[in-house]
Amino acid sequence: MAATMFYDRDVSLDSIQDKLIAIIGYGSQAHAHAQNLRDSGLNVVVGLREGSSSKAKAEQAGLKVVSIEEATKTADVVMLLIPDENQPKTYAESIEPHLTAGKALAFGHGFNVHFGRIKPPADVDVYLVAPKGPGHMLRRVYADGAGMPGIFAVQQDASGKAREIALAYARGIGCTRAGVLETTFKEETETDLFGEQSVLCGGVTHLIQAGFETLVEAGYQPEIAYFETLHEVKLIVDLIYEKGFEGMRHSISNTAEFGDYVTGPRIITDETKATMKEVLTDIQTGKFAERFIADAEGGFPYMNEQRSKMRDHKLETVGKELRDMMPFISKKALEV
Ligand SMILES: NC(=O)C1=CN([C@@H]2O[C@H](COP(=O)(O)OP(=O)(O)OC[C@H]3O[C@@H](n4cnc5c(N)ncnc54)[C@H](OP(=O)(O)O)[C@@H]3O)[C@@H](O)[C@H]2O)C=CC1
Ligand SMILES: CC[C@](O)(C(C)=O)C(=O)O
Ligand SMILES: [Mg+2]
Ligand SMILES: [Mg+2]
Repeated sequence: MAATMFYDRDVSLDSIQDKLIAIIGYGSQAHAHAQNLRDSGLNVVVGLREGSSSKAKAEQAGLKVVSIEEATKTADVVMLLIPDENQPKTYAESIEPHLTAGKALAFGHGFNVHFGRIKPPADVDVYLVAPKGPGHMLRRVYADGAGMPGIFAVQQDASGKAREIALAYARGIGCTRAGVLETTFKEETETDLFGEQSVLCGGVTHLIQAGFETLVEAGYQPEIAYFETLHEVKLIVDLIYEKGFEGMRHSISNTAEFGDYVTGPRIITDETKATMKEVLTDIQTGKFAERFIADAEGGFPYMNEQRSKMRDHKLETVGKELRDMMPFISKKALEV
């Protein structure tokens, strides 16, 4: 049976129309949630820590900024949108003491609830609304009059209205313009981690990097390698996004399509898929979460090493030069 998809026509904003929504944080997701909700006619306050570097940006966008404690005390819905690794401490110190019965605690990702790192009291609603895309794009598509698909889940329904509130929230940030599906915290957490590691972020970047390095190491010009293995990815993916594999394959040459069928399975092999299954197991058992939290607690030694290695990679240095020569790209990037 096909899943039930919720669109604008199926969802009313009534259940949160007169409520105050606190957005905790003002980063990638939070700035988009705060501005989209506000532009959907809802009451929003932004909760930030003392001395937050995000305060000026939120105020410039016309949003009211208060402390996280104050935001939790005054709001009916508290959406926690700071980095996953920092959430448990902020929750324990600044949110939990003020999270009185009848309020709703919301998340953009189920990580901390699913892995038992945040245990909300039984008398509050707990839900998640996870847009299926980066926060900066969530704001961009909303401002363009479009929407980004999202998924929602209710973990605790203390008020008897948690589902209605979660769906209204999803509408407020523009997700019901594109379609919203119901899920569980477990399914959202595991599929999101799997998707970002294997395909969207880890898979795509390492595929591009390997292709770029192969060409450059064979003596081809880095600029040509960049256009071929990175810049053109967006143009091909745009076609897949709009028309599926068949639509994309209609636009490319027969030569390319034949090479796609012949070479694709040599690159993404049965072994790759077997590894994907291992990756999924590590996510399901909590092994990945443990590794992530351990690195975070040690000040991210592994993550920082990877970041600095990539910063000086030819792919990044040549890419910056080329993008700077394409103002239509850099202009859009500045808005982000
Ligand atoms: N990035 C994305 O597009 C997506 C993220 N999500 C989920 O959304 C949530 C937020 O992620 P994301 O938007 O990437 O987060 P960001 O890294 O962009 O969050 C940065 C914000 O969090 C604040 N912050 C950081 N640490 C703390 C802290 N210890 N105490 C208080 N405030 C803090 C920062 O404030 P300051 O200026 O004070 O440092 C800043 O406002 C996560 O659960 C993530 O999994 C879900 C879907 C997509
Ligand atoms: C793909 C990465 C993501 O899951 C997202 C933008 O959806 C994230 O955690 O940032
Ligand atoms: Mg994610
Ligand atoms: Mg995601």
